[in-house]
Amino acid sequence: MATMNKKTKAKVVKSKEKEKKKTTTHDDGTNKGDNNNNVFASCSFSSLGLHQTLCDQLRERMGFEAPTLIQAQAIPVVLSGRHALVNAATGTGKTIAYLAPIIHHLQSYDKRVQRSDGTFALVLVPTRELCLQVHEILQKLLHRFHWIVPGYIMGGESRSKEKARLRKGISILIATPGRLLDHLKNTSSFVYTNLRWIIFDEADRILELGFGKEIQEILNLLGSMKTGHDDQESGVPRPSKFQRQNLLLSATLNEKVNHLAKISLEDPVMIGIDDKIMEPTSRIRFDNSDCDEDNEDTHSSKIPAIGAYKVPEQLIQRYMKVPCGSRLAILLSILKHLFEREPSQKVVLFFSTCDAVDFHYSLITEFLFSSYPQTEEGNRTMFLGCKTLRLHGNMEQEDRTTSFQAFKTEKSALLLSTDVSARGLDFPNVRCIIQYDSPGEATEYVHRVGRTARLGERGESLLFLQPSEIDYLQDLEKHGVSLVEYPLLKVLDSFPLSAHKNNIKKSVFIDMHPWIMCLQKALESCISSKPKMEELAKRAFCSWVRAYTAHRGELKRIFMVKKLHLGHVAKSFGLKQIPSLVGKSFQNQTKKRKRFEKKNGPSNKRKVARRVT
Ligand SMILES: Nc1ncnc2c1ncn2[C@@H]1O[C@H](COP(=O)(O)OP(=O)(O)OP(=O)(O)O)[C@@H](O)[C@H]1O
Repeated sequence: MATMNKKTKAKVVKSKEKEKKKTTTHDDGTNKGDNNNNVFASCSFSSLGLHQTLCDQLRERMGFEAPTLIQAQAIPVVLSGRHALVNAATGTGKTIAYLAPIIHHLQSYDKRVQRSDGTFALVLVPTRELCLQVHEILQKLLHRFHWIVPGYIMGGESRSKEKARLRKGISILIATPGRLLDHLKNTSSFVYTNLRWIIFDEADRILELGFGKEIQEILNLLGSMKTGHDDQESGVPRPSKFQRQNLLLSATLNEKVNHLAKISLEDPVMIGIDDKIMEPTSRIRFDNSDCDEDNEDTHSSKIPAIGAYKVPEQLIQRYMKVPCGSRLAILLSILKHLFEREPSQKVVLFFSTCDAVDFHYSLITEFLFSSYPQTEEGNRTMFLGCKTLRLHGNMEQEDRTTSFQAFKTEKSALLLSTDVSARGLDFPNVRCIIQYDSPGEATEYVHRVGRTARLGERGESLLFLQPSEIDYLQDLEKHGVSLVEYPLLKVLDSFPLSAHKNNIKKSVFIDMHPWIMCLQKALESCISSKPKMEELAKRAFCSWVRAYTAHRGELKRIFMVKKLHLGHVAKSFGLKQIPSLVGKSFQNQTKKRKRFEKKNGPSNKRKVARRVT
């Protein structure tokens, strides 16, 4: 560089700028980044061994010209019949990586598969929305193979209708674990004697949600069944070496999956797993209980240990240090800034509890504002003009599905959600992820931010941290995730404060910033004037504090409830006073926990809190 003349230097700068532009601006209005080389393989689907009709379907109906890198690695392995553990960043196309080879095999049977043959492939997923999503992709893939029947069963749906569908026969079944177990035990017409594939999509999450016991039972029920099926008679060929083929997939495979891998995978192929992070199977069990030292497992297979998680390279990850009492005003300011900067975009906002989603949803959709304090109610305008949706586990199933589908198709919207949206959901063109309540485990951070920057698209994420929580950044760093600070003051300074034009003093303290003070006042008066909203705020406050106390392990040191100033927490819900923590919502939560424990045995707080997300 030292010997570079001025002209050459200018050229380098120009080409660097061009490079930068390539990943940010797009003529067609989409937000695809041009880092295709990091995402797509330089081969075709047919070169991987997939049937031509399926390749045509992938290209013509789904618009997939070439396989992604993980598909190019995984498809030949799945086609070969080997068990596999697949680890790849979020949004890299893992769903097709397992569905396409299954369809390839099923369509090739000499005697066409029939509904009366029952289920050949079972895909287990942690959430209902993911169940619907995988089913939708499957339907598209099967468009030219009408004799292979897709179907799903999941909590919240009518059991009797599901029974009828199972009786008719479903060739590829997508299921949530609880409902699957229910049908395995109680639906005698459910035929699974031909079952050849079991896939655990988001395997680690299925276990984290406390489904370990169910999974064990499911595997027992499926594994101990007698096929009693004569292959020649049925015309259904069986893989010669591997009767069953099981696959585990996630962007964050970690020790929690060890036990599942050990009992369900036979000599698995590791895909996307770095040798450096391999270690012999450890002794962690499904239920997270301590293992008996005497029964130490000596199984020799190797599976991934804790290591760096893969986050999309083009994702811009930021954090913001926010004083507790100003959290709400800052959140709304950031949202306003984002939607004013780019009115047509999609943003997902994560909270730790269902109550927090409900309160913020009600506030965002009703809050009127003017920066002139004396303005009459009628002359105020909506603070945020964007379309707002919500999604969490306490909503009626119908409303959940409506929100989920609406956010998929909307061009511009804000989705308020719990971690129910964190895993696997593929909302097109999400530009920004905001984690208002921190996610806890680093795995959840990775999956939440993974709802943007999918398949090479650009995307950004923003994590809210209170000053006392800043060590969380080190925890993320341990997993190879690093964040840069968001220029908060600069954004706050950009808001016009007409009423205070002449006497604005710039403040370096965020909570003393005139814009924040003015907004906080307006928020508090809006909330106190609407009894329903105030009730939601109180409820959200209580469940937020409870969720905060439920952090586990190392994170307890960072998220310490003792360090919280409850008055400031109340302020962050727009409340002028601290509500009683022993209210109605606490009683409801206790009842819910008791019901859960009665059904599933004693469980720790975090598990229960997280299961209803
Ligand atoms: N070969 C391909 N070409 C173009 N698009 C693809 C291809 N394969 C998958 N996609 C699209 O990429 C997106 C991400 O795929 P998918 O949801 O399967 O990712 P994932 O790796 O399972 O993500 P997550 O870890 O978040 O669950 C989807 O919109 C899917 O339709």
